[in-house]
Amino acid sequence: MTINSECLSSNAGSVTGFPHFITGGGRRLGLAIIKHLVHQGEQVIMSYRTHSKEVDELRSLGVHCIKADFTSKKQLEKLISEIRAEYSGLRSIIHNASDWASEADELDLYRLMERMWQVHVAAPYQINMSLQPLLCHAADQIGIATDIIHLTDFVAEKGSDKHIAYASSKAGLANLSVSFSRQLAPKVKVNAIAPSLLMFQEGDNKEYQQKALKKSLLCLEPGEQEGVAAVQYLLNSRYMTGRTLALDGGRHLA
Ligand SMILES: NC(=O)C1=CN([C@@H]2O[C@H](COP(=O)(O)OP(=O)(O)OC[C@H]3O[C@@H](n4cnc5c(N)ncnc54)[C@H](OP(=O)(O)O)[C@@H]3O)[C@@H](O)[C@H]2O)C=CC1
Ligand SMILES: Nc1nc2c(c(=O)[nH]1)N=C([C@H](O)[C@@H](O)CO)CN2
Repeated sequence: MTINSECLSSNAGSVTGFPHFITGGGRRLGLAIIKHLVHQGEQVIMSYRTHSKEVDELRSLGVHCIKADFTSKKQLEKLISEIRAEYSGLRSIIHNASDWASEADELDLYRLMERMWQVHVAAPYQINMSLQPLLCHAADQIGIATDIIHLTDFVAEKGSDKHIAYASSKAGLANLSVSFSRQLAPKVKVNAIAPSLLMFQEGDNKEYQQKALKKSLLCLEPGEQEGVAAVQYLLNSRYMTGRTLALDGGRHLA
């Protein structure tokens, strides 16, 4: 790796001239991370599955928005080709896209498991394998390690009786973090963020909310900014790789 001593002393989260790429950025946490990065003066590429007014708003802020449903191999390959054709380097890849499906809502369990592993494991794997030269190139140019961040889940470690396929695929994603951290060091840091409750879904009733809040020691719905702060921490860090930041209010002790 080419080391530039001037860059080494600077803040790794500052503007580098290379864009961040975040998946599933059209709403909630993904959207909040993008807005935060844009506010910092960073360039951002994002993927979205469903078009919305938020996507138009991001475009008007200069964000490069690309439509891709990760259950489609063709759409995933098109997304990757477009990024490779237009950019020489990437400051980070943030794997946020996720489908929180439950066995209770699916008749075809084979297809459920396949979808969970496609969205949470196969797509991030293809993206990391295909775009790693861009992360390495940016690291060489700016003299600091670039980043891959995987949004996993508390249940990747503990399991979930209502989201069995989802939890297993988030465990697969957590495992990608450790393999890619080995493969890509020292040019690329690879870490995971494992939240438990960050935000309720619209329509979650009071009874469900109270039950979910009681699962952690801190009994909080912390909101999307807790996730944004964790992403910024990892981008700033020069010494953390192959690790998981647990954002769970002490749920492991409750
Ligand atoms: N919210 C929470 O409390 C928790 C969140 N997490 C994790 O944090 C991350 C962000 O959470 P949150 O903001 O709530 O996530 P959401 O479920 O609200 O949004 C996820 C995004 O992923 C996109 N997505 C879903 N399926 C696909 C697909 N097949 N192809 C491409 N994109 C897809 C969605 O697109 P569309 O707009 O089309 O639906 C959406 O933009 C996720 O990885 C989640 O698993 C973990 C634990 C708790
Ligand atoms: N992709 C998503 N994953 C998860 C969500 C979500 O809304 N989208 N929500 C949760 C819950 O907050 C849960 O932890 C408590 O209700 C988990 N994963």
